[in-house]
Amino acid sequence: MKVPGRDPRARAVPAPAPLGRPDASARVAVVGGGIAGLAAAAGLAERGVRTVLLEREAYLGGRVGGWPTTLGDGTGATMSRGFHAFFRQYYNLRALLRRADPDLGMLTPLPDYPLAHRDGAADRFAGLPAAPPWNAMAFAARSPSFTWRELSRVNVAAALQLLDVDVPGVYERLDHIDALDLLERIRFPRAARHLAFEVFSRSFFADPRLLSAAELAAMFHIYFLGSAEGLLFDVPRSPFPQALWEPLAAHLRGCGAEVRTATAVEEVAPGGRRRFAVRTGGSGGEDEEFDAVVLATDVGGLRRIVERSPGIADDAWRKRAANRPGAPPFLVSRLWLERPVAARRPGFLGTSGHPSLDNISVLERYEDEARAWAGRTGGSVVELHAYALAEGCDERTEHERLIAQMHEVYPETAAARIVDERHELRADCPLFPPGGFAERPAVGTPDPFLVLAGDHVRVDLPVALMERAATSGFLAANALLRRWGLPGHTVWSVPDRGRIPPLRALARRLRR
Ligand SMILES: Cc1cc2nc3c(=O)[nH]c(=O)nc-3n(C[C@H](O)[C@H](O)[C@H](O)COP(=O)(O)OP(=O)(O)OC[C@H]3O[C@@H](n4cnc5c(N)ncnc54)[C@H](O)[C@@H]3O)c2cc1C
Repeated sequence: MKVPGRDPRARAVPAPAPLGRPDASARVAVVGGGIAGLAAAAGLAERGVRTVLLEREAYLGGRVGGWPTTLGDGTGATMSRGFHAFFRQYYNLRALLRRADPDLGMLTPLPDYPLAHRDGAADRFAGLPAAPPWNAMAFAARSPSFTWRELSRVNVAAALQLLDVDVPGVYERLDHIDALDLLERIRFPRAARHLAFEVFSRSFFADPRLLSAAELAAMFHIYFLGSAEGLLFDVPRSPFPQALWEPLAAHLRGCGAEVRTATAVEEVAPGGRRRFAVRTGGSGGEDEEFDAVVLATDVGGLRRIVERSPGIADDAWRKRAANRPGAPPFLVSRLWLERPVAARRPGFLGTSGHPSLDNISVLERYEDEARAWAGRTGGSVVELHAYALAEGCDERTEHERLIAQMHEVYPETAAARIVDERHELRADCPLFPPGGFAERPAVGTPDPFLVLAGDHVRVDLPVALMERAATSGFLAANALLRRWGLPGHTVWSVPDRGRIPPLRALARRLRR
């Protein structure tokens, strides 16, 4: 089988063997039109299953969705939750996007991914070898954050555990401690901790004390120590709807799927003629019957549906599904500035050591819509992200704080009038707290025709974030297709264990 990227050791997981005679007459409701729901719907519709995708919002893509807005100067623009990194090791997400864009022409590489600490220290990922361990060695050798003195203090036995990551084994070993504890045990150089947190932990929208160490170790493996795809990534050339979701929706319709946006599912109950009755809309909502249901919502959406659906699965499962923890709020601020930022500013800059700012992107560096606005007005479109804010924080205070931090990092912006601005303060990402793995629901549920998908769902492969969403969507489709005697879809992941056998063996010996 041809590997999907450049890593010859990427792992293929073939679909399970179909059971019985093929029968594509089933009707399936896929609830949620984010990446997970889109992957599940594609997986089902491509095999001839009658698929109806039900999405609450007026747009597809979920957290990677976008919606139209009109700026104060009359220009139409697309707002979203902003910058997303499409890593090369996102094999299943890329396979999903290839359905509508076979050569992934809508993605464009970002040449670098600098990280700047407030104290002036800076790291870059450009120019590193892609394969481990050379990538890690080259990075440590040139990074100002790793000094020989600090490296000599590292607890080798603990550090080696990062080179022996397998899923779910790493959760059995490390889920009980938090991400900060793990780095303390390793005696990870202090100056370099911000790297671990900025690149990995905060991308989970959580303070490292609230994040499972197993999740952090899995992240090291997926993005750095376990994959030879490299740490650079791509971004869409156009806003998400135009680049990704409208073409994918056309593909789904071409396969016979129905795509209904602005349709919230309220409740799922046992059906009369078919297995499930799915109720949509408000109080005068309609019931429609389906043979199977894929719940591909975010954790809040799942909680609401499960609480109103006492007739599905069983009590223990419903309790677990309704109690999925959510991460703290995050803020995305997009500013249309009258003046351009300095020409040397990169498309994306990770920042650390600031009160709340986590990254800054300059959209006209990579996105056509922003480029057109900046070209016409002579200004810049800048986006600021702040993750893991305090619960109940004041929206206006957070906007102002974020803009003040932009002035500090890119001082030229202080003199630029803000032509227009949009702020999205949300809290719809999952949290993976220490000790939470055992309670994480998997794709399968006690009912074989009710399956789950989403980035919060347990997937026993080294995948995370958007890639976990896509992978779980294909796995949910596979679980149903198999029951109807239909072939499923091969999914891929980065290698499912550490790449260097002698170091893996040593890690195991030292663990005993
Ligand atoms: C600011 C930000 C930056 C990020 N950056 C990155 C990044 O750089 N790289 C990365 O890999 N990941 C990143 N992520 C995470 C990524 O966005 C998610 O992992 C991924 O989009 C999750 O997809 P999903 O399909 O599981 O869930 P969602 O995208 O949340 O989709 C769930 C869908 O279900 C719908 N829904 C909910 N309830 C109902 C209902 N009752 N009826 C019908 N529909 C319903 C919702 O409207 C939503 O569309 C980022 C997230 C954010 C917020």
